[in-house]
Amino acid sequence: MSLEVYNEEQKEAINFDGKHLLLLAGAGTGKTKTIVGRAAYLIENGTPPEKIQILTFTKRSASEIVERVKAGISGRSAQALNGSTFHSWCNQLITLFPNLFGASSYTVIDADDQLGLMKMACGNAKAVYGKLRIKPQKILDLFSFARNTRTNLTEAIRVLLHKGKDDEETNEEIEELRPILEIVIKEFQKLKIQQKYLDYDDLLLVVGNRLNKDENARRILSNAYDYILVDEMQDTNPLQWFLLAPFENICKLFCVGDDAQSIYSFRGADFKNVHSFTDRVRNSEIKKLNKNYRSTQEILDLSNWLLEQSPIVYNKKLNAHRGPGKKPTIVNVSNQFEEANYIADKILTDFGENGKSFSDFLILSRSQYYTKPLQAVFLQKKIPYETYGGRKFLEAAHIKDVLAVLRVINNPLDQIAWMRYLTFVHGIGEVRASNYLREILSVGPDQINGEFLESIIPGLEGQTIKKYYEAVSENKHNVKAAVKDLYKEMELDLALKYAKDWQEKRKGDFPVLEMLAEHYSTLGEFITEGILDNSVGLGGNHLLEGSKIQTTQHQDHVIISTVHSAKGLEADVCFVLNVSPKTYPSSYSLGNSEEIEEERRVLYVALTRAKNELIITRTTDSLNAYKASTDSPFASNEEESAYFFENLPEELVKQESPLGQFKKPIDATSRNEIDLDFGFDFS
Ligand SMILES: Nc1ncnc2c1ncn2[C@@H]1O[C@H](COP(=O)(O)OP(=O)(O)OP(=O)(O)O)[C@@H](O)[C@H]1O
Repeated sequence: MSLEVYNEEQKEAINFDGKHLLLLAGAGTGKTKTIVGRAAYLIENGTPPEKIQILTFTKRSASEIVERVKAGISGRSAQALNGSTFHSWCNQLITLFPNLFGASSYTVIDADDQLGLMKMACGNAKAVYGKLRIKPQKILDLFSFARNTRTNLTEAIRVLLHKGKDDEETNEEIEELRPILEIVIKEFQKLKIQQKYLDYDDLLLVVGNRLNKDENARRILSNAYDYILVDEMQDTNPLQWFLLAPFENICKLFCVGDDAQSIYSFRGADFKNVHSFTDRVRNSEIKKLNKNYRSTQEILDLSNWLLEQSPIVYNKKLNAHRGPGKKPTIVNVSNQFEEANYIADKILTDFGENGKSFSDFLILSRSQYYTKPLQAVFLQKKIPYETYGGRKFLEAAHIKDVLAVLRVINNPLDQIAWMRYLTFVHGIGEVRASNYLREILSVGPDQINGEFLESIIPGLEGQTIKKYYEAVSENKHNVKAAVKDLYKEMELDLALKYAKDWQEKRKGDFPVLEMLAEHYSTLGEFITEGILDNSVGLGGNHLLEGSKIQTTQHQDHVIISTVHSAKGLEADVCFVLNVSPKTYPSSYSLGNSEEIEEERRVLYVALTRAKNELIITRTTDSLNAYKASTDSPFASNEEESAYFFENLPEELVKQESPLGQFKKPIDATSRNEIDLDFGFDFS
């Protein structure tokens, strides 16, 4: 029996015996806990664990759920339970069913590679692309937005480039742009297919298309799955709905979500979708959870107040099962170093005197970039930490150099990887590399080997290319050995290329790469799984977002996370950084009420992570500037001066500043005439 304790509503959801269920509930009400309970219940009642698929937004939360289920079930009976992100799941399906999806020999490419390929496509379509004033990255954004929202190109252009405007002038501009974009995007798609690449969206589409169109495919999968459990349903976008839709007839869906925590509209998610669940999914029901078990009432009062200020009605008022506690604190700081020192000192005091662990602290920020000064202070004061969100481990330049060699051996048509591999070698520039590439691609993949490469590339360069190639090709079936031998060959050149920060920053990544490689049996799996879901822990320690390996020596560490990567996290003490004007809401969103409301939900997610202490920082400079601008007779319209904490009732929070209690001194109630005299006697 499971170790977890559930309330009646949770038990009802866990034991649900209808077909499909949506559990719609507020922050901290136990949605994730209920998924854990549901999976354990199903396994204990005879569902084979491999027939249950858990889908989450990050690999980290997938592993956490799976580990919790395993911990609650005795023996090894839950070992085969699988939890993954949508992308990684689709990738697994493609690998598990090579015939069904026909895509097993493809290489998955990341955002950088996509951009490289789009640039090539723009180059190939020069005749028309030359007329455009639109960057390749923007074209990728349009393409991806249209696919994820499943709208047409016209609408994608309208939303992304014209803020949704629908008038004659806009329509004319769109009509001019659309056919040119069509040519460029088709060229991009052609290049992808030629070189056997799949981008992230393709993974979902390949699986979704097949399952929606092909009854036999649905039959095959219905033998593989009995239940799909989906976390964070409010953030699924139309492409993910498209993927899930056929599962209505394949197995049973159990979805949990909270409309007030929807923060992914830039990926096409629309929280209103969860409201139409019962219309979209036949034989489905909705259940709710009401009690918040995470936070004390004061933390929820502030969170509730924030949502109540929204024009959107969420019908949410969280009540703390745990009762009252400490009031949230707003700390007004004069700059980021003062903020960082305040946080570090508080952590060290609590750690030393109050018996807390480092893992009791969670620090939330809009961006990882903002936390750099904080990280510097943590390093100086020796506070162990890890970061969530930000650039992925396998996307760092020095790692991509090494992966490029693995990639061409895995897929000899991978031109992006060939170019990176060839130009990595000192003395080979883009032009020479593309000439060699033409020769390489003119022979059959079977003829490509170290000898061949040396024969077409003269001199020392050819020898180096051969050495790299053979380090991997000789270890094709042992990924760890391939990485190890290849790194041995490349080490000197890598150190030279990245001389500036090789010792301090980059060198230490390679033992991690080797350890990571150990978990994969084929090059293809390693490359793809790796780029889909890994993340880097800064501060000298690297971690992979999943629980596959953790290389940090400190199991006990503070987490510094972006709010977007903090879904599902919780901690005893939570710092929410820089809740200042122009940051909440971000100045980019001003003027667009939908974006402002999404920003509000971002802050709501951040506030509701705290269990006992919620500490919010903001800068006095930004407050003063904001006050000056709103007091000014030239103040623009109300929306532009929006700041979420503008009318915050005083009783909801306590305010302080690191230099002492922040409290305005009390002034006389009426203004006196100035009393100024000479200050001396003229005699
Ligand atoms: N019945 C319960 N008894 C005791 N504690 C509970 C119960 N249900 C949930 N909790 C605790 O409440 C906290 C929040 O639970 P959980 O993370 O599952 O909520 P959630 O709805 O997924 O939250 P969010 O959407 O905000 O991430 C956890 O610490 C969990 O252990």
